[in-house]
Amino acid sequence: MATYSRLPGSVALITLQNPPVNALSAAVRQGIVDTVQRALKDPKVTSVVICGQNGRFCGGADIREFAGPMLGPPLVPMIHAIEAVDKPVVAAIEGVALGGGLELALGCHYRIAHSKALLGLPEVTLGLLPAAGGTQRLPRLIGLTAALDLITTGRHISAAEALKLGILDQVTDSNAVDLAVDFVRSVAGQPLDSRRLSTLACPCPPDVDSLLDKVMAQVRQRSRGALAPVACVQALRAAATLPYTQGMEKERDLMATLFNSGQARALQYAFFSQRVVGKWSLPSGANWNNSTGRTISKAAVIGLGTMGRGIVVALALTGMSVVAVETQEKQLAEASQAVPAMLQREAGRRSLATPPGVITFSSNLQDVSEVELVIEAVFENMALKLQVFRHLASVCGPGTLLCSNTSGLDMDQLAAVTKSPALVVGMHFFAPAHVMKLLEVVCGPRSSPEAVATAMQLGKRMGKVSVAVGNCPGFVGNRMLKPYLEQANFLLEEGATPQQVDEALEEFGFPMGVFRMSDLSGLDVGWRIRKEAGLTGPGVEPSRTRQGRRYSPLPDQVCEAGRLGQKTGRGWYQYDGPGGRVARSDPWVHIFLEAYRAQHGLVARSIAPEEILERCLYALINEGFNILQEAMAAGPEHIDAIYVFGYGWPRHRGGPMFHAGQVGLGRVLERLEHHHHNHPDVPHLEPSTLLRRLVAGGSPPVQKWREFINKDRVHSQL
Ligand SMILES: CCC[C@H](O)CC(=O)SCCNC(=O)CCNC(=O)[C@H](O)C(C)(C)COP(=O)([O-])OP(=O)([O-])OC[C@H]1O[C@@H](n2cnc3c(N)ncnc32)[C@H](O)[C@@H]1OP(=O)([O-])[O-]
Repeated sequence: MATYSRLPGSVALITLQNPPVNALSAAVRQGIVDTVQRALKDPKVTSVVICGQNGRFCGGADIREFAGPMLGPPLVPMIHAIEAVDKPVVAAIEGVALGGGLELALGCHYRIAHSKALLGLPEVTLGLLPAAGGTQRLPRLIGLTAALDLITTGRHISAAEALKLGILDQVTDSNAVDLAVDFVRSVAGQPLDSRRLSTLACPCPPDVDSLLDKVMAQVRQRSRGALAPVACVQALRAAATLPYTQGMEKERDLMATLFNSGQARALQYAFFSQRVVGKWSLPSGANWNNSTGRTISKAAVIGLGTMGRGIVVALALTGMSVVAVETQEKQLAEASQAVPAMLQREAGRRSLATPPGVITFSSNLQDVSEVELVIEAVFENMALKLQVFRHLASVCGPGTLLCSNTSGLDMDQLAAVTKSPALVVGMHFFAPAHVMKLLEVVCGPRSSPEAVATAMQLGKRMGKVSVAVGNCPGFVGNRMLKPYLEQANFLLEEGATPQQVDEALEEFGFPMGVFRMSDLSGLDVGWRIRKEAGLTGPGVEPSRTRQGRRYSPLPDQVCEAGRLGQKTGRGWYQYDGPGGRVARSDPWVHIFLEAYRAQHGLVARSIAPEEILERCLYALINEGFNILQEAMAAGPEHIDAIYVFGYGWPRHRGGPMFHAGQVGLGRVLERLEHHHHNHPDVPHLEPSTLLRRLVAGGSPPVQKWREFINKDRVHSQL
C-alpha cells in the first residue's frame, strides 16, 4: 500500500509500504494511483514527495507476482500519470531505487537521494527489460551511451555516480526525505515541461548506428545465448531512433516476448534460489534463524598455494586480521610477495568501505594459537590433512573453529582427530577464492549449529553465496562433476574430439567446455585424486574397467605424456607456451585418440551435439537427484545455486535441476534409460530412484520436489 500525509507548506508525502523492499505489488500500485489522485485533487497541495518506508525507496516490481495473473493497475500508465501531474513531484530515494523503483523515480520531475543509496535497472538479470518506460526515459535523461551500459549490464550504481550521470538532481548525507520536502517547496509553481523525460529527445552520438551495432555484437558475445541483453539493445535502438510513443510500443512488445520465455522464469528462479540457500537448516532443527554464529576478528589460513592465497585475500577483505602460514620456505616467500599485491588489486576494484585487515606471514604453525578460526588449505591429501588437524588440535584452544578447504574428503574423519569435533566444518572455496562467489559449507554429522552458522555468516561477510551441504565424497558440486567428466572422456573414446564436446557445451551456455576448463585448472588435479582413489598409478591393471565399472584412462595418459594443461603449454589443446591462454586444436591429440581407439578396437562414430549434451548433462543431473535423495543438499535450489555460482552453469538456464524440469522430467528419464541401455557398465547413467518417483508422481514443478524428496530420503545430514 501507500500512505498519504499533508506536510506544512502544502506538500503531500506519499510513502510506499511493502516490507522489506517496498516492491511495487498490486496493492502498492493501487496505493500510488489513489494517493497521487488525492494530491492532484487537493487544492491546498502544491507539490508532492514520494518516498519509501523504512529507509528504502523501492526494489522494483514485485517479482513474486510474475508467476500469477496481472492484477491491479499497470505500472506504465501509473508512471505516465505521475509525469503528467502539473504539481512538481520529487522522488526521495533512500536505500534502493531499482528496476520499477527507478522507473517510478524517472517518472517524477526531480530525484533526490541519500549518498548511500543504490540505483539501477537490473531487469536484465531477471531475463527482462525495464518495461515501465525505463528503456525510453533513461536514455533521454543521460544519453544513449550511458543508458546502454546501465541497462544491458543491470549494474547497481552509487548515488555519487548517478549524480554524475545526471540521474539525480541532488545527493545528501542527511535525511533525503527532509531535503526533498524543502526542495519541492522551492520549485512549486515553476514550469515542468523540461522535467518530463518522455518529451525530451534522446542525446545520441553522431554515429549512433555503429555504436548500437558495436554494443549488440559485444552483448551477443557476452550473454552466451541469453535473450534479455539483446532485447535491451533493441529497445534502446528504439529510444534513439523512434518517437517516445513508438519506443514504448517496442519496449512493450519485447517485454512480452521475454516475459513468457523460459529464460525469464529461469533467471527469476535463480534470484530466489540465491536467497533460499541463505536459510539453511540441520536435521536437529537448528537453522539460520535460531542459531547464532560467532563474529570472527582473527583467522588463520594454513597452506599458501593458489587456494590458500585467495582465501587469505577473501578474509582480509572483510577487515579481519589473518595469520597466513606456509611451512615451505620458498612457497612462503612467493606468497608474501603475491598476496599483498592481490589484496591491493581486489580492494581497489571493490572500493571498500572498511580497510582490509592486516596479514601476518609465518612458517610456524604455533603462530595460529590465538586465532578464533583456522582454514586449512594444504594439498588434497587425507594423510597430510589429518596431520595438520592433529597439530591444530594441540596448538589451538578447544574453542577454536577448525575448517578445511577440502574439495571432497571426509570432514568427519578430520573432525575425529580434534578435541572438539562439533567445531569442525568444511569451507570449500572455488578458485580464485577471492573472486568466485560460491562457498560450500560442509556440515559433518558432528558439526554444531554454531560452527555452521559461523561459516555461513563468514561466507556472507566475504560476499559469497554460501550453501550448506552434507559430508559425502565430492560434496555436491564435485560429486556431480564426476559423471559429467566421465561422460566427456567416454565420448572421446567413442569418436568425438575435445573441440566437439567443448563446442556443444559452450553453445549450451557454459563459458568453457569441459576440456578447455580442465586445461585451465590443470589436468594433474584430477590425476592426483584418481591416484589416491586407486584408479590409476603403478600396479593398477591398465584396462578400461576399473573397480567394477567402465573407466577411461585417456586423461591419465595425457598427464603421463607430460601434458598438464595451460601451465605446461599442452593438454587437451596446445597453447602458445606454458601459461598460454588461447586453446588451439593439437594434431598430437587427434593422433593419440586414433591410436588409443585402434589399440582398444574402438570404431569412431559421428556423435551429434545433442548426444554430447544429453550424456554429459543428464549424467550430472542424475547425480543431483541422488544427492537430493540422500539429503546431501537440502533442495534443488541449493544444487542450482552451486552450479550457477561455482561451475559456470548458464544462469539463464536456472541450474541443472531447474533445467531438468524445463526439459521435462519424463524426457530426462527416458534419455537416461536409453543411454544406460547402451552403456550398462556406467552406473551413473542408471536413473535415480527419486527421478523415477517424480515422474511417476506427475513430474511436479521444481518447487514441489521437496514433498517427494522427504518421503524418499535414505539418510539425512541436512
Ligand atoms: C512492467 C515491469 C517492469 C519492471 O521494470 C520490472 C522490475 O522492476 S523487475 C524487479 C527489478 N528489481 C530487482 O531486480 C531488485 C531485486 N532485489 C534486490 O536486488 C535485493 O533484494 C535488494 C538490493 C533490493 C535488497 O537486498 P538485501 O537487502 O540483501 O535483501 P534480499 O535480497 O535478501 O531481499 C530481502 C527479501 O526481499 C525479497 N525481494 C527483494 N526484491 C524483491 C522484489 N523486487 N520483488 C519481490 N521480492 C523481493 C527477497 O526475495 C527477500 O525475500 P525473503 O523472503 O526474505 O528471502
